[in-house]
Amino acid sequence: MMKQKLSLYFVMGSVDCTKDPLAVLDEAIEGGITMFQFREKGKGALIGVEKYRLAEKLFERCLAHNIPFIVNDDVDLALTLQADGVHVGQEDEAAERVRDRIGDRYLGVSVHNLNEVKQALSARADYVGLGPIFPTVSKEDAKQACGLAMIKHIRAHEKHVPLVAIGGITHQTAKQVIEAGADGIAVISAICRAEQIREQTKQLYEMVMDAKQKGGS
Ligand SMILES: Cc1ncc(COP(=O)(O)OP(=O)(O)O)c(N)n1
Ligand SMILES: Cc1ncsc1CCOP(=O)(O)O
Ligand SMILES: [Mg+2]
Repeated sequence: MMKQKLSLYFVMGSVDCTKDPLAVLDEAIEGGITMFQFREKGKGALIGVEKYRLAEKLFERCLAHNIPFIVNDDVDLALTLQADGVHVGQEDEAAERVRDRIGDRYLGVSVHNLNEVKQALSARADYVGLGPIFPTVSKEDAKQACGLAMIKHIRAHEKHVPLVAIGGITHQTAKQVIEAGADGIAVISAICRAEQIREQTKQLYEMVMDAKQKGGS
């Protein structure tokens, strides 16, 4: 079920890693991530065949561990790999069109407010990614942080939408994010910049699951 898969959603590309991305993903999987997004963008990002080869290897790892593999922005790549899904934002290919192209694969759409949530749902999104919740170091063109209040606002009006929160979420804030009404957290730096990726991922996973259980979701 989607809300379960969103619990600890790891977003990553080679640019985010200080060591081999495959090793980073392996440790994150051992730590308990529940979903993975390949987001190869930013200064120095791989392109063309190199991007494809990295995606293919990361996808293999996810397949072996039953972790849904989502491709950020690049619908063609997702279709070529037969990935589990695609994530698009407000400035990317239109969600309706992506849905028509990918059929039953997962469709995630970035949102910043309630209106965009409603539009994403009418485009038949499987989940929405709300953020940045807090200031982030991982996205150059990030919009202003919307805070926990926006999670609460959206949850008050859309009780059932699968919602993952993203942007600046750490061990310090994960619990509050779930308590505000998110079904999960999506993180880059909390995992990529961890000194001990497996252990810190496991801690994050436990915090999220504990907070979800207490909130009854
Ligand atoms: C889970 C999740 N939520 C939001 C985003 C941001 O998508 P977008 O606004 O299209 O920005 P880029 O990630 O493409 O720079 C995301 N990737 N994942
Ligand atoms: C991709 C994206 N979209 C909104 S914030 C963000 C970056 C999240 O990275 P971090 O967890 O390091 O703040
Ligand atoms: Mg995008």
